[in-house]
Amino acid sequence: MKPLQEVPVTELQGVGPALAEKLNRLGLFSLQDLLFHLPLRYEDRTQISALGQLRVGSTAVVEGEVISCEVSQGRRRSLLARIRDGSGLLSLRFFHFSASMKSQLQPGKRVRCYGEARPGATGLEIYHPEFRVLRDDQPPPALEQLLTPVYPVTEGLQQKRLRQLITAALQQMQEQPLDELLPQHLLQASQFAFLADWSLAAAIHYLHHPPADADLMTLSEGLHPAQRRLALEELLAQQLGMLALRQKVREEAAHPLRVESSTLEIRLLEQLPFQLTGAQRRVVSEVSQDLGLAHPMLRLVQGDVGSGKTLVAALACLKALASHCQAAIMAPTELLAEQHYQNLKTWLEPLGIRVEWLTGKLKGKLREALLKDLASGAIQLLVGTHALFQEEVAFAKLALVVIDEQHRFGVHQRLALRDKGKSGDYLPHQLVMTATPIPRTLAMSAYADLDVSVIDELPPGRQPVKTLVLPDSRRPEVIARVRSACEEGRQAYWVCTLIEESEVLECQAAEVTWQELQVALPDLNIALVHGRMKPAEKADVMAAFKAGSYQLLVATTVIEVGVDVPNASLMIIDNAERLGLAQLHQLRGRVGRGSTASYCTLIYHPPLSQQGRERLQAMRSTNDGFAIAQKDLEIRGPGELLGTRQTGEVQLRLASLKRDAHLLEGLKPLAIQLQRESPEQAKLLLKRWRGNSLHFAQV
Ligand SMILES: Nc1ncnc2c1ncn2[C@@H]1O[C@H](COP(=O)(O)OP(=O)(O)OP(=O)(O)O)[C@@H](O)[C@H]1O
Repeated sequence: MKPLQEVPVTELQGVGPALAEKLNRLGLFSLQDLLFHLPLRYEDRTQISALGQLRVGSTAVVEGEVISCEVSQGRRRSLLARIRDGSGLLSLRFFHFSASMKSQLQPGKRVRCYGEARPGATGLEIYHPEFRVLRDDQPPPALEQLLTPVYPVTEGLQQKRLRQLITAALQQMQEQPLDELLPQHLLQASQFAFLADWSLAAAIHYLHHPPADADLMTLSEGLHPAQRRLALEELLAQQLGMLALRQKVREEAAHPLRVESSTLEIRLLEQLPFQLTGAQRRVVSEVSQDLGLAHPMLRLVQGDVGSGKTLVAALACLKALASHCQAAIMAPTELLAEQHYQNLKTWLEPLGIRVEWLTGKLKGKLREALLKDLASGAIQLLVGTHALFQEEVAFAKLALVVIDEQHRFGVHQRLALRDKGKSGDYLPHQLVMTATPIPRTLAMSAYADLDVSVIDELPPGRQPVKTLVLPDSRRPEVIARVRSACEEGRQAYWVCTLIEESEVLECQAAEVTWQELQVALPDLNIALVHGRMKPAEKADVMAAFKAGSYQLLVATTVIEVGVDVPNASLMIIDNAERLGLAQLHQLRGRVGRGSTASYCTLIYHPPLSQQGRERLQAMRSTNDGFAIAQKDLEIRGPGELLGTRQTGEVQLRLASLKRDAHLLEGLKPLAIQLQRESPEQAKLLLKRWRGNSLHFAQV
């Protein structure tokens, strides 16, 4: 007998090519796929509720006698039938109806209906209930014995048909059980012992056919042990995928670099006006250990805004350079690439290192010369955007790629980037720096292929940014505040945020604000920077602002990530309610980078949505990027938080990174143990869950 994952849906009775095509659209190809296609929710059609017991929001089967049925000419024409049982009354309302419905629902008839009760003009009403008229000469139809599952379907595929097919697949499962790939003793010994009573088959069976007394609330929240048992297995499979990927990485070769501090590093540290923080030192040492190994490093450095990630990256690059190899730093925008370039040049050129910037504006002979020097190894460190990885860019001996992420890359994109840097048999080491921290549990899943280092300490003397939230009506006070801060010699940002997702409008808004502020603050030098300016123009404005030629910079969100002007200590964010938490936190991170007290004023336009209010409240209550990321996860969920590029990868079939976060903690050791004890089973488990979903690394 073929295993269920190899039995196509067409082997079920009545499934021809047309139905199979609809099933395929849902990702259902085999009987096993049908078994793993779990209900979205359940309906309780197992008992009849008394009308008098219905409450707003209750979804129930009811029975009653029709006492009236007429077309109601309210704001919208509808057919309104009133029914009663011994305990109360209920109205059934149909906005779409036919003459035959009116004749079916004649007064005196008994009907059985199913639907959700809601408040209406006549008291409790059900809009468009499913109903059937009961006949006096026949016994009433039987009620359901089990809760009724409601599945994700596609056009042309009825719930009822899908239920039949899944029931047929469940019958097959009785004869031919799915392999239990998670050994009982491992589960028992893990922190998931509470799920050990549930076999995979039992969990699947229960979720398709839950008994009438099952706890609907727990099921609808996805917290039933049967659901958790499956979520556990899916997340475990994901971890196994990541382990396999790491294993593969270990088999690849990288340039092993000298671990001990080189004179280059010592000289750089000596020339800095400050000492490394303890956290920076720890992370540098974690990175150094990795770089000394003969297989490529894959490490993520998470640090809050302003925690000094660039310096850590620079020290890592020096490790490559000291071993006579090259390094590259990739920034998300030209603006940031330029900033990194300037910083690195200042730090490294005095050490005799050649740092170059591969920018879009470099054309013709100059570009050719740069590429030639890169290929010969004369350029040791190259900074740029993803343009660094164009075909014609060849390094002599690239040992380290630092990726400063803005939008998060997925596993495959990271690996593709790394593969592009391959020289001979060697792959470069990869250091990923995230500009926005993500919660630990999420990092454990989304970044499970990377080792993670955290810079959890800010340089000494930093003062937390004080955040104020004000309605737009108090704009004049905000402008006065900008004036006094600038008169005291400090600098300020005024950020205009996205208007209806249009960059053009956003830039226009920034221009209008710039003009207004020039009128309101005639004594100040006010600059403007926005996304539609040429990169070179933007860079010039930023450089002039950094040098202190301007006191106020009106900007769009282009300045979100990485801009570093320590003398700027006041930030105004206009229409702050439009931005997500991560973005607000990034923006706010542009101030509070020096030792003077810094302020951030969030201007909002009432009325605020519930989410908007929560976000602004979170901003006011904490400066801690990790706490904000956690809050963001709660408000928006993991897909949004990770950004669109990665959502596909973290789209799990039934586990939820938010709801099942607590399961993640103990998963890695369980995955390692399973891999060690039963590699064959681990492989099968991975294969089972990989299915058609995208989120597993293809190993
Ligand atoms: N140990 C330190 N002590 C004092 N200042 C430091 C230290 N490390 C870095 N800095 C300075 O702190 C500022 C912020 O550093 P950097 O730009 O590297 O932060 P970051 O972590 O990249 O932040 P962001 O994500 O906000 O860009 C820079 O001006 C840098 O020179």
